[in-house]
Amino acid sequence: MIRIDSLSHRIGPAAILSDISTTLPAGAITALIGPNGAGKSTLINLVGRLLPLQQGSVQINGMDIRATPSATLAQHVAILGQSNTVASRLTVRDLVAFGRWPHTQGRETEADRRIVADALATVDLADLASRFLDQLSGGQQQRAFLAMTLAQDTGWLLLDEPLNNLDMPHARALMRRLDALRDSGKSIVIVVHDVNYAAQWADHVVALKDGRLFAAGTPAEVLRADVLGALYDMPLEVILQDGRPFVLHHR
Ligand SMILES: Nc1ncnc2c1ncn2[C@@H]1O[C@H](COP(=O)(O)OP(=O)(O)OP(=O)(O)O)[C@@H](O)[C@H]1O
Repeated sequence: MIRIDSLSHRIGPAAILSDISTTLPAGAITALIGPNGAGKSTLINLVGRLLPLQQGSVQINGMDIRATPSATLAQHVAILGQSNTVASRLTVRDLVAFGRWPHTQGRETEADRRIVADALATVDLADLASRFLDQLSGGQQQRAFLAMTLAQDTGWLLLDEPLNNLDMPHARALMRRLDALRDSGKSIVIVVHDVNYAAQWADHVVALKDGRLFAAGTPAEVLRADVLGALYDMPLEVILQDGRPFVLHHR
């Protein structure tokens, strides 16, 4: 479980997150939703230690992230941030192999090479493994960074908008893969803008608005017309499809 307690974050005079307390269940897919600027990336970056904690605490599997060495945490948590800078003269395979670093410290075994090959195959990039990153399309780059995160083979995966730039088949393939990883015991937190991905795949939904916790619960509890209407300040309709909410919001 990830336990977030009284978490607040400021940038200069601006309150970015205010007093967030919630838990993210282990062995589940949690969708983090909310409008642009709500604080989703800031929250996931604080939990994944891409940003230093200012106020409040975060525990991952009982480990206080302030008190746990980075090398230890890196074996438990992998994070895919939103803005990944592309080092142009790096091949796709080299990037993905970096994901093994916390385990190998540079001494790659056959098992590591298999995990890297598996991650590349998962994101459908095996054929482009020798390409340089700057020779890829936006969606292919996104998939390469995803593969690096998957190759870390951690219990927790924190993914900030992994569906960005992905076409429908690759988006569905990724969600199916995350579903299978969840079934194998992994814990996944995913920032999504299309709430229907949350409706279809998430076990737990956390909604942020204006830097505050707005709602948290099962998809049936959070993905309701009244809750989502107030979250996004727009009218929308929610129907049930195969027992799951489906949100109609395009017009
Ligand atoms: N480096 C920064 N300096 C100043 N303000 C920032 C900085 N980074 C983020 N913010 C502000 O913090 C708030 C939360 O941003 P954050 O990226 O966490 O939101 P988000 O919910 O992930 O948004 P989006 O859906 O647009 O990606 C926004 O108002 C943003 O403008």
